[in-house]
Amino acid sequence: MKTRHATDPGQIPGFDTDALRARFLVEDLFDGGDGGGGVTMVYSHEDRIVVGGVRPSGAPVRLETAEPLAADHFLARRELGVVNVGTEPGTVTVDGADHELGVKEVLYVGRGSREVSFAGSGGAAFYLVSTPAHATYPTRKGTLAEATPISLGAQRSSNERTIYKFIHADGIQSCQLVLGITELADGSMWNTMPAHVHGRRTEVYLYFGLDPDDRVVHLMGRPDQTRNLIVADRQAVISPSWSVHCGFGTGAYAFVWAMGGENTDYADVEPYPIAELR
Ligand SMILES: O=C[C@H](O)[C@@H](O)CC(=O)C(=O)O
Ligand SMILES: [Zn+2]
Repeated sequence: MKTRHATDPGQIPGFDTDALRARFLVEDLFDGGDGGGGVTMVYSHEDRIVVGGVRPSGAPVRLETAEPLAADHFLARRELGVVNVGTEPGTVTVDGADHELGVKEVLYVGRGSREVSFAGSGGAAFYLVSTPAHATYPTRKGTLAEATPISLGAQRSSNERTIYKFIHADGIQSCQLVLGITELADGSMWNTMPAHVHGRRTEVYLYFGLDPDDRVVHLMGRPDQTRNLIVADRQAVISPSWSVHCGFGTGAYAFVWAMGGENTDYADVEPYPIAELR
């Protein structure tokens, strides 16, 4: 498990491209794993969000605890969201119960679950997001059909998209994790317009479904001083509470958005129209 420390917005003007990418872009979640085929994890001190990736094939891969958690199992004081961002279904086993996760399906795993493992025949890719938890909510699967889709944007502004909320105040219950998937309509390229900041939460975007030669140009930074990150398929961007987040793809894509922090109110955002961005 690698550690990313929290950052101050005042540091941004001093960061060159590599420094910016090293702090806010997570490039290698699905590149194999720490122990060869294990779960790759990054612990961010921004709201103590842990993100991970695993592509199981063959023997099931266990979710192991790690030194920064100082806990005898990973979920001793944490909750977890799992999303299959792969191309085939896979299975997540929680304390002996199997949960089959199709593509773009989500499993919420409650605090205190002791044994979590991931299985698949190569096409499943499980994206993990975990936040600290003070109480136990039931482990529950969510499908796209149950995720109350919201349609936003317009073709004319190239941001027609559907937001599927899975883990949120009126959906799958959690302590602080809020998680969903956004799909762009064919030909629509902009996500999250107008861009926004939410001072009470950190957010992580995991872009997926992008062709190998395509990229998302992701905007971050303070609204009056934005920077960009060029993001490839299955890479994640950490947005601290002070950072805008939105992006434009050179080809079709979807993304998982996940937040942790002060509240689980999806609507608690401060919008910044593009004319106010610098
Ligand atoms: O705080 C909310 C998140 O940034 C996303 O849900 C926004 C998003 O998916 C979109 O508008 O395209
Ligand atoms: Zn947001």
